[in-house]
Amino acid sequence: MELWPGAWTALLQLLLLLLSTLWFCSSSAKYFFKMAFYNGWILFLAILAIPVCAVRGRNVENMKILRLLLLHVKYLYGIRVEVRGAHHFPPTQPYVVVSNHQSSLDLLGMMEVLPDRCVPIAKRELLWAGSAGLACWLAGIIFIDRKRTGDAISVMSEVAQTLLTQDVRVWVFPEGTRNHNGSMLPFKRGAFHLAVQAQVPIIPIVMSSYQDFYSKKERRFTSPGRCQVRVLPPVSTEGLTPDDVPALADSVRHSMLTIFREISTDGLGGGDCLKKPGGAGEARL
Ligand SMILES: CCCCCCCCCCCCCCC(=O)SCCNC(=O)CCNC(=O)[C@H](O)C(C)(C)COP(=O)(O)OP(=O)(O)OC[C@H]1O[C@@H](n2cnc3c(N)ncnc32)[C@H](O)[C@@H]1OP(=O)(O)O
Ligand SMILES: CCCCCCCC/C=C\CCCCCCCC(=O)OC[C@@H](O)COP(=O)(O)O
Repeated sequence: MELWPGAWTALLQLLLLLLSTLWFCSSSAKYFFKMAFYNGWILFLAILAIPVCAVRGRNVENMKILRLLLLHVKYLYGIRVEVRGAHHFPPTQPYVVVSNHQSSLDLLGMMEVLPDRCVPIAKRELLWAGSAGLACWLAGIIFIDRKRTGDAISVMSEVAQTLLTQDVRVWVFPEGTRNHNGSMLPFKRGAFHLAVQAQVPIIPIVMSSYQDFYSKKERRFTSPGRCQVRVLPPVSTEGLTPDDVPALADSVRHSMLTIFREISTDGLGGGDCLKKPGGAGEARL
């Protein structure tokens, strides 16, 4: 059958339109769109935060402003964050929080429980993330250069002093990098040296697996999603020395991994904590 040449162009355009509509509706496209919006929205919120934070200059109190600005983001993504064990946070003293690190989405769980005067320790590269980098700097976030172990360790040692003299708490991701494999990487020991040096307790925090609603590998990000953030009882470091650090790190990781498997709903564990009476809707236990 002979077709008018313009008809071929029209058919091709129709096909392209069909393909792009299919791609747009595909789960990968949704994943990319949602992640791009997530980063873009954070950059935008940081623009709002900067002038407010700048009034105080670089100050850990500014962390409250970032937290307030970020608290709504979970609603945009239909993620229900349930916090358990928040009563384990010591009310006044300094301490070191350690938590698992799955994705940049951890920010949502982190903001849900972030104690007052608590700052994360972050990779130096974050400083260059445009407005977000500047907002992080203004909020007193501590930056380390992971490529220079010596420098990173001396920053951590300074932090041990700051914890005590300026009454701050720090949040460390001891895996040292994001881990998408549905478990936990071996722990680096910086956070534990820090806690032992300052003789302050460690507060382990476990965020349940996101595999139900989010997977970077599969390019999948669906809604609704739910995540449990479990604050574990403090681990004392009183009287411990640097020789005790390896055992301390191993034992904290072991308790965190046990809880991670228990509260994750992706087949790694029962995940039944979210289904127990009082679980759903009960935000803080
Ligand atoms: C509205 C706007 C909103 C804006 C946006 C808001 C954003 C919020 C920000 C959230 C930021 C979150 C960012 C998260 C990250 O960036 S995670 C990546 C960075 N963090 C870490 O890496 C922390 C964990 N890493 C460590 O603790 C490491 O140990 C480190 C100190 C960094 C050193 O690492 P590395 O170079 O890989 O060396 P090792 O770990 O192998 O250590 C070498 C040996 O040194 C010993 N060690 C470590 N620390 C100490 C210390 N303080 N004192 C003495 N010795 C130390 C360590 O034990 C090793 O020796 P052994 O092998 O044990 O003998
Ligand atoms: C002008 C420059 C513009 C740059 C724009 C960069 C886009 C970034 C946009 C928003 C920043 C969002 C901040 C989210 C913070 C999440 C923290 C995070 O998850 O850091 C990763 C780090 O734990 C480990 O890194 P790696 O897994 O080792 O990698």
